[in-house]
Amino acid sequence: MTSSPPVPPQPHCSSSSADPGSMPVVFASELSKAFGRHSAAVTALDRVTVGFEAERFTSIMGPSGSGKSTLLHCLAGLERPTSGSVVIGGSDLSRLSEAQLTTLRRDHLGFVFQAFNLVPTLTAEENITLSERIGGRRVDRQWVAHLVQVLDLGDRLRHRPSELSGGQQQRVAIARALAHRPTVVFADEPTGNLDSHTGGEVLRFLRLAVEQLGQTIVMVTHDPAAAAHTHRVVFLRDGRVEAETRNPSTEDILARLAPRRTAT
Ligand SMILES: Nc1ncnc2c1ncn2[C@@H]1O[C@H](COP(=O)(O)OP(=O)(O)OP(=O)(O)O)[C@@H](O)[C@H]1O
Repeated sequence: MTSSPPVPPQPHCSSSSADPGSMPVVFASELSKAFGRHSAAVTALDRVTVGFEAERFTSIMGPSGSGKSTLLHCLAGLERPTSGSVVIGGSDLSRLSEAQLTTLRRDHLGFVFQAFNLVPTLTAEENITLSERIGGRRVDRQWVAHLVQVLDLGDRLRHRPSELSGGQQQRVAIARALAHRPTVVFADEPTGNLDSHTGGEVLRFLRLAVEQLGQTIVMVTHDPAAAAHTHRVVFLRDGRVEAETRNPSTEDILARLAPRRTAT
């Protein structure tokens, strides 16, 4: 039988980050994912081995179709890999039942999507605490107040999503993702619907969540300027990890992407 859902380490308020190279909190080993069968089979991931360190902001980049979303979905237990394993906070996802995976996602993971996915009829504050209230869990008011302060949402809590700017809506979505102190937040193109100024603001808040709140974030992005806000960039190509770089500038990332562009 499968083991019980994990109790991964909780992030904490901290001004310092874990050293690079510390034990990964999310680890994928020899991860492969194929869609379809026989002649129609597509290999989206091909034996990917990669770790994501605690209290770090990591981005995943690569050309369209390189496997970024598939990797994020497998890491987050939204998709089952064809082979290989994902371990989060010491728990091997392949050993969890669907019900246990759902519990793990609810209790230990946070998600930020391009489309914000806020409930339009609820206020910002109600959206932030929604999953606690649905799950019958206690809302940690002190922690939520801290999030609201860091994300600069104090004067927007009574507003509904339609009364907020795109950047404010995404900050509400970030606060919601962080409200239960997840082990890791997975972000899929979180600035894809925002103009570059607002997107930059959201990325600074994500970075603050890592630097000041001790959060671990893994983000898929197409945008070199967005990836430049992260501590580390993992480059995928054809379903494999091709390279990675730490503390890159936008220019570093563009330089890495440039030869691939001319090669295609
Ligand atoms: N449900 C699916 N069924 C069949 N093929 C799929 C499915 N999902 C993804 N693929 C294929 O797997 C490969 C990787 O797709 P994936 O969406 O992970 O790439 P990506 O790097 O996120 O692309 P993009 O940047 O365009 O979003 C692609 O060839 C894609 O067509």
